[in-house]
Amino acid sequence: MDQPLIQIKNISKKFGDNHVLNGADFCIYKGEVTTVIGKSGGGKSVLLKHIIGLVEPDSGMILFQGQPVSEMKKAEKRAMRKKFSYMFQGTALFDSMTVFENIALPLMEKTSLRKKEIQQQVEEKMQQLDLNDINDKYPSQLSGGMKKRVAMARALITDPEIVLFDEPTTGLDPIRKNAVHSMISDYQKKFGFTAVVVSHEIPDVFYISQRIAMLEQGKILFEGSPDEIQKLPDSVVQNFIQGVES
Ligand SMILES: Nc1ncnc2c1ncn2[C@@H]1O[C@H](COP(=O)(O)OP(=O)(O)OP(=O)(O)O)[C@@H](O)[C@H]1O
Repeated sequence: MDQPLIQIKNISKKFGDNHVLNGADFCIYKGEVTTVIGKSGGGKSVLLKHIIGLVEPDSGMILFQGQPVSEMKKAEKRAMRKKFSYMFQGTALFDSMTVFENIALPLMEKTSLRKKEIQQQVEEKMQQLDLNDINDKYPSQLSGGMKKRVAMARALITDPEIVLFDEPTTGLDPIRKNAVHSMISDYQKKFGFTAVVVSHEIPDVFYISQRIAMLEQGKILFEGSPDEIQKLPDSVVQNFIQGVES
């Protein structure tokens, strides 16, 4: 197999006495959708935040294209981060900005595109995500599902190489859930991007993922294909994916 795009090597992280990650190891490959599953509060978001450098590990390391992120120079880190986009769990939209301004923000910050080009790209993305006639609305005026889609439009507006999605479908109705999954899948096919998704949508999310990593007690208990996890003779894994209390 090719060299992983991102390698998480034996990372541990605690907050006070709370040992959230305890030697987590796994790999993300270019062009694949990797989904991280595991119990609520088990550290999936913390793991995602390590990937993008929002949280530093207490021990262990993260390698990007074989290079330890902790050894990168500032400019290298900046260049690496430019390739990433992050869709936060709680959407993290700016309440004081309109929908249009929220989606346009990464283009304003990361590119030198003209106003007209920005307008075109934002409108195109809004159409793709079925977000019509809400340009001038504020996040507080939207339903939860719409906010999610606005956050998704913002995460995808720069056509990033790697997108981290933290529970992109939570709170959506089944039709919207399917639409978000299809969009991740379509984006992968069209643009070949790499996605890391944190999700509780089992088994739906298996259909759009090439790799699954299951986090359990701070470690990656399983890493492999959706097919492999469904056949794995391990009661902890099977109980979890079938929603049985153990
Ligand atoms: N900045 C922080 N400071 C202190 N504790 C934190 C911080 N970030 C996360 N935690 C704790 O780390 C643990 C793991 O949280 P995390 O959000 O990663 O879980 P999760 O697996 O994503 O859960 P869920 O599926 O419910 O979203 C929780 O106990 C949380 O309170």
